Amino acid sequence: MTIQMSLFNEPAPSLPVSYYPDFLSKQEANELYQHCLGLQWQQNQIKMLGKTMPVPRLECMYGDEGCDYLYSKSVLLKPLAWTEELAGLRDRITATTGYSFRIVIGNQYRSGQDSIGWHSDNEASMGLDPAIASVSLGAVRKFQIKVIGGKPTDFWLEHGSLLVMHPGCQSTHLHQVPKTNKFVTTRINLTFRPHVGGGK
Ligand SMILES: O=C(O)CCC(=O)C(=O)O
Ligand SMILES: [Fe+2]
Repeated sequence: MTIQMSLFNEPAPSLPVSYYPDFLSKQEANELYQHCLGLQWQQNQIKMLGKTMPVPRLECMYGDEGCDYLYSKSVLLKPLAWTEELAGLRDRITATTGYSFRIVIGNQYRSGQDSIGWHSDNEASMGLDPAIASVSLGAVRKFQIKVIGGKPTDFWLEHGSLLVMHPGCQSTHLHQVPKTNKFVTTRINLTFRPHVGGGK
């Protein structure tokens, strides 16, 4: 009886993430969004299944010297020096979460047609089981996360919010920001990450 009950009464497994909808005040989020619009955005190319195509969003990376980041075996990001604003935000996230970061990757979604497909961030350059902290600015987009082989859970990542993917999340779960045909204005996302290379 108890065995049977436990089969049906299992609570939904909790996700290895924490969400802080009001991490930044509206004014802080507005100011940071303006700052981020002026970052050095690039249109990178990605090689997939033997084809080269534009990454469906703009990207930039800031961080400690020498912390190069290669993903999908084809896109190489080289860190620009931290801006005061990004370094301040990094330190604030560390104070809240206890996690340390050496790079931040920016994604700019210009419209609903910009996106990032299902993936996990498991590049060896971040070390084993990285904690990744993600700040969202501008338009609200749907972020989906699922255990590999499972059903997705949706988060609507608000202007000024912080989503933390805890250590282990990248080994057990996938996440994405899907395309949408609804009209959406620009969204900027900043993912703060550890890095095992570079100086210091
Ligand atoms: O834009 C987002 O919220 C997620 C970005 C992301 O998953 C990534 O840069 O790896
Ligand atoms: Fe990701």
